[in-house]
Amino acid sequence: MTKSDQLPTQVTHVELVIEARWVVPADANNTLHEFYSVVIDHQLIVDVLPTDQARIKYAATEVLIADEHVLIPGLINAHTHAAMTLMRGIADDQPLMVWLNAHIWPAERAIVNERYVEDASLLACAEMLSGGTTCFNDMYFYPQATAMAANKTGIRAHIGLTVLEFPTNYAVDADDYLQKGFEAHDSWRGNPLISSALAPHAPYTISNSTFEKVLTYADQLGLGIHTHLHETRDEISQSEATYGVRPIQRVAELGLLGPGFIAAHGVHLLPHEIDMLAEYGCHIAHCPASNLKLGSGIAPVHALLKNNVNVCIGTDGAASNNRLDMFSEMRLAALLCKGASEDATALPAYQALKMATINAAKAMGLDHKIGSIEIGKQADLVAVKLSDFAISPCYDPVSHLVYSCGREHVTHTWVAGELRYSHGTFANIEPLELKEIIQIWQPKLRQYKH
Ligand SMILES: CSC[C@H]1O[C@@H](n2cnc3c(O)ncnc32)[C@H](O)[C@@H]1O
Ligand SMILES: [Zn+2]
Repeated sequence: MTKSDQLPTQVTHVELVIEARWVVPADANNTLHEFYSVVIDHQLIVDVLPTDQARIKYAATEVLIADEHVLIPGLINAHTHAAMTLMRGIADDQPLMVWLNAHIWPAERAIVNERYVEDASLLACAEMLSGGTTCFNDMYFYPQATAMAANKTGIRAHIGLTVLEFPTNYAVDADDYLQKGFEAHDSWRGNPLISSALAPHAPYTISNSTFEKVLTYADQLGLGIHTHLHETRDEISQSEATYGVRPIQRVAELGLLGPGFIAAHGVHLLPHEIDMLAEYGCHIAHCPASNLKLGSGIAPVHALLKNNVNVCIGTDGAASNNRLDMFSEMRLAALLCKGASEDATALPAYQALKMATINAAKAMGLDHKIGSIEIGKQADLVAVKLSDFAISPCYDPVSHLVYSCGREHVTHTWVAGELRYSHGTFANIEPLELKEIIQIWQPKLRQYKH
C-alpha cells in the first residue's frame, strides 16, 4: 500500500448530486452512461462520473436519486412564438397565408398588448418547463414582456428583437420595431438567462432596406438573425414575382446568410440552396408539426443532414402546432425523415435528441453554455422517468426518449442548477395564476375563433 492510499479521501462539498440510472449527455461521441451521477454546484455541472465514485468524492447538500430515470440536457425549442398559447386552436385547418391574413393577424391587431404577451408567455413557459424545455428561441411583439414571463418562471430565453414593416399596437414601422427591440435588449443586458437575436419576421413582410438595417445592427451588436424562410411554396412564388429570385437568394444577395443565421422552416429547398446553407454555416429550425398542420410540406431534413447543415427543432407557436412539446417534435422529426427518405436508418434517435439540444444551442451561439451535459456547462437538466408500464420494458433509453416517451414522463426540470418544475409543481408559478390568465383572455379571443 502506498502512502497516498492511506490518506483520507478528499471530499468536496457541492450543492446537488443527481444519481441517475442513465445519463445521455448529447455529446460529440453519442455517449450513454449507466449508473452515473451529475454533480452540480453554483449553477454549473462540475462533474459527471459513475455513481459509486461520486459517493466517495462528493458530499452534497442534496442528493436526488433518479434510479428509474434518464437525465438529459434541457430541451431547446429553436423556434416559437411563446405568446401564441392563448390562440391555441383559434384557427385550425387553414394554409399559412389564410391563417395569418384572415385569422391570426386580425386577432393580434385587436388583442395583443404588453399584458397579453406577458400572460400568454407565462402560460408558454409553464407548458415548456413541464415538458422538459429549458430554453426557447422566441419571436413576438413586446419582447420585453416575454422576458418578464421567462424571468418569473426561471426558464432560459433567446428573445427576438422582432421587426415587421406594418404597424401594430407594438410599433408603427420597421425603425420603431428596431428601436423598441434595442430598448428591450438593453434592459436585459447582464441577465444570465436572457439573450437576444434580431428577428425580421419573413421575406414577404420585410423590405430590402430593412433587411440591410437588420444586418448592420446584427453585425454591430454581435447578434444572430432569426427569420421565417421558405416555409411555403406561395412564399417562394411571391418572391419570384416581386423580386425575380427565390427568398433565400434574395437574403443571400443582401448579405444575411452566415453562421448567425437561423432560418425557421426551410421546407422547400433546392439542392443548390442546401449547399448554400451549408457553405454559409446557417441553421435550420425544423418545425415538423406546424409544417404538417398548415399543410406547408415536409422539410428535406435527410438532405440537410447529409450536407452537414445544422438542423435544430422548434414547435412554432401554439396556434399552428398546437403544443409546445419537444418530445412530440423529436418523434415526428425522426419519423418524417425516415418516411420521406424511405430510409429507416435516417435520423436515428440520438441524432434527434441532439437536434433538440446541442444543435439548437449551436444555432443560438450558446453551445459554450448549454445544450449538453458536460463539465463547465450550465446545469440545464431534465429527468425523465422510464419505468411506467405503458412505456416498458426499456432496452435503450435513447430510443425511449424519442420513440416511446412523452412530455408526461418528465419529472424534474432544472435551469442553471435551480429546480424549476417537479411532479406537476412549479417553483415560481401558481396554477391559479395560469387559470386566471385563461379566464381573462379566452372570452376576449373567442370572437376570433374560426
Ligand atoms: C412579428 S411577431 C411574429 C409573427 O409571426 C407570426 N407567425 C406565427 N407563426 C408563423 C408562421 O408559421 N409563419 C409565419 N408567421 C408566423 C405571428 O402570428 C406573429 O404575427
Ligand atoms: Zn414561426
